Amino acid sequence: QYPIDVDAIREDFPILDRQVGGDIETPGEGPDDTRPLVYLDNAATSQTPKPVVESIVDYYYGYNSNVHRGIHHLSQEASVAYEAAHDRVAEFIGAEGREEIVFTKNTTEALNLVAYAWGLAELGPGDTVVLTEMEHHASLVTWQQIAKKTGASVEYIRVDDDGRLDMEHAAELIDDSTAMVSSVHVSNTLGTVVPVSDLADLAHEHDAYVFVDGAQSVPTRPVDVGEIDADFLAFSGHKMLGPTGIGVLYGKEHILEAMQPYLYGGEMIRSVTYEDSTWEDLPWKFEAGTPVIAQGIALHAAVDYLDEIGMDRVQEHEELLAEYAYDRLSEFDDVEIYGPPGDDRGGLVAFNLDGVHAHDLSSILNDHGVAIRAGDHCTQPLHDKLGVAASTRASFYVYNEKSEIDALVDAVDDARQLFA
Ligand SMILES: Cc1ncc(COP(=O)(O)O)c(CN[C@@H](CS)C(=O)O)c1O
Repeated sequence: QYPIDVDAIREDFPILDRQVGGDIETPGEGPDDTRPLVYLDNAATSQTPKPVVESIVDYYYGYNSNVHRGIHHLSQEASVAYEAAHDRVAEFIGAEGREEIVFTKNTTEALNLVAYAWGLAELGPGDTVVLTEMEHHASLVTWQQIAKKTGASVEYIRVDDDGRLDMEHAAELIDDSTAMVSSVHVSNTLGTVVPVSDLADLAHEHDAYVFVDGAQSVPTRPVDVGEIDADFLAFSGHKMLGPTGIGVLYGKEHILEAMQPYLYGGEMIRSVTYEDSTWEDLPWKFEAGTPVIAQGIALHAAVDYLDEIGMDRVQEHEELLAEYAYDRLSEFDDVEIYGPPGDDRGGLVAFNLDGVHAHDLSSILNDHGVAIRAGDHCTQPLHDKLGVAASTRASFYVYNEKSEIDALVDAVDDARQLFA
């Protein structure tokens, strides 16, 4: 019934066999009221399959070494693997090559890199940065603060009542004063899929750059930076079966070439005198200090794992589960779901149960073994706009199945009875 072999995939994730609910001081040894884990918090972070974990173990057991510095054999092996990871990521998102792929700590750092290395130098009074009302804080706060530092202004494209981006408003806001359009590709709160190619067209009509926040899209659907014509795109390894501690900034080579680094140190230099320094070639110019070596090698393994499944099928599976969850939760007239209809969204559903705070609901779901997120999902302004302090969010990935959504719905129903 699924486009992917969920049972086979689940074999690669031992954590999914966990019992939860016992004493958190002694994981797995709790009292007998533990329950099977139902992990539905994938937009916060995904789980990590055996091949990815094994790639890290292989590295530390077999060829751990610093890169780009040593002449010795291990350093050369590690350098080759680290550079190959850049090549693989470039291929995965349709970039020209490793020169356009900078490894960072996460999506947040990638956005800050461009905001500081480009924004601080290029933005000034009279310039506008156009965002959407559903931006994640990684983008919204970053551009908001860089605008304050430079005298530029920030404007927000409206989200309409059913959670879609108001593209007519986008066309009004994006004009010759616009220097940057920065937008989420798939909202981590509403599940909205933003037409980022259309935003790129609007931005380029006015000689503005477009930055696509791909943190929720690159892991869950095919993304091709050439098709979008993105000038920048960012995403995180931990949301796509990879480890924490690695993110990716994609940037068009000629744009990155023209940018000055904002983090200085080893690795990123070509020559240093007491008077001045020159920079390494791309992408190393933007990777100061000892880089995220093991994480990069593991991201390579995560990309291979996802490509083996096929990103078209990943997207199809996500959308199938999102629509099922949307329809099941819609059975309750006291549940409010945020965002577009179930057949027009990415793989997540944020909702509230009337009269019950999201934290209380998530606590009850946790008692049932169901792991979801409750809060503002780093989109506080969006929650203000929705008129709620917080929401409960279920988010799905390649190892989830309908029975887990049924467990979520049963737990929500129990909460309804409890608070009735
Ligand atoms: C659309 C979007 N944009 C940026 C980020 C930040 O990713 P980092 O790896 O934390 O830097 C995230 C991560 N959103 C997680 C943690 S807040 C969520 O629970 O929704 C995101 O979803």
